[in-house]
Amino acid sequence: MDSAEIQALAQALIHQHGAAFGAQLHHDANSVELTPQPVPPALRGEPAYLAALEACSALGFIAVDAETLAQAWQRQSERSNQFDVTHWPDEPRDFGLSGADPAQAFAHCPRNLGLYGVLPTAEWVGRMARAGVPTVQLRFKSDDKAAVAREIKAAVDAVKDTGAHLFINDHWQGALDAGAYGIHVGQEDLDVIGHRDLETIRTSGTRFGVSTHGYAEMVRAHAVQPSYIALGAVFPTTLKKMATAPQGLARLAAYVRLMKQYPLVAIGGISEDMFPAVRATGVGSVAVVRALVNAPDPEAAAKHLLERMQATA
Ligand SMILES: Cc1ncc(COP(=O)(O)OP(=O)(O)O)c(N)n1
Ligand SMILES: Cc1ncsc1CCOP(=O)(O)O
Ligand SMILES: [Mg+2]
Repeated sequence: MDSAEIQALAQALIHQHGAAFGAQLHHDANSVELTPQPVPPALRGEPAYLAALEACSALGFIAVDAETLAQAWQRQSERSNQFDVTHWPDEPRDFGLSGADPAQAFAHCPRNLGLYGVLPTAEWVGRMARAGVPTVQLRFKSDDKAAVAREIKAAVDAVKDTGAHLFINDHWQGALDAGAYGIHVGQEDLDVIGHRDLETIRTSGTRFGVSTHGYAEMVRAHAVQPSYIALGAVFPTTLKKMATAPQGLARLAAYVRLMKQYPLVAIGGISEDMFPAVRATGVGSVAVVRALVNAPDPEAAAKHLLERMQATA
């Protein structure tokens, strides 16, 4: 196949999926526009791979994600003996996601973690757990080790008798020491937690959630077989400086189709009015910060968000 034919395939793919992935305007505060990205250097020469690398870059996927997707388009084409531009890859085996040893997986957590409050202090954790939020996270940012240990212990105590599952962000050793239900880490944390420490967490039975921001990170997260995978940021958020652009609903839906073997959590800029659209992707949990913490009446906000979760179950 010559380069004009590969270009034609790329154009067909862009034409087919551009409306979904190109520019998505959902809501004033939730507009997600994806900027075309430079095409990364090709690592192989097959037409399906080359066309997909070009098309996925044009559709706004950053280099590592365009590469991961192009490899998946190539595997899908080999498997089905055709380049079906209509079928966006969503088979785990096409992303190298099959064949992991279940004995090496982190402890299971509920498939639907439901409304997930990501909260700055133990006091907030207790408050939202008592308001009926089923999954809560202590996201306490401090370098003061003693203060962190105190806050974690207070959060563990605060959820006792509430039935809420408590994850601790970042401070995995403190979480183990305090007997927390689970730990949440980001990709940067995965860079620094060594194999031996991951084994310590895994064998402790503590649940382990991992943040991801696209295809390449999902593949990486799968390598450790976490208890759940968080997908974000779905919409723009002012709470955290993100290295990557908001993903939008079309990508979220595609991620959910691919990663459905895991409990999944959507996070980032999700306001109450976006719950139905986010839940329509099939994601089992919606994580929020400002929708609870900045609400004039946080208990009432929790009640409304819980009702939204129920209504879309
Ligand atoms: C449920 C959930 N998803 C993602 C994050 C973000 O975690 P991380 O990437 O570690 O960033 P910080 O929260 O530490 O700034 C989260 N906390 N919770
Ligand atoms: C911690 C975090 N990680 C990805 S987005 C985000 C912040 C989400 O906050 P909000 O729900 O207020 O946008
Ligand atoms: Mg973190």
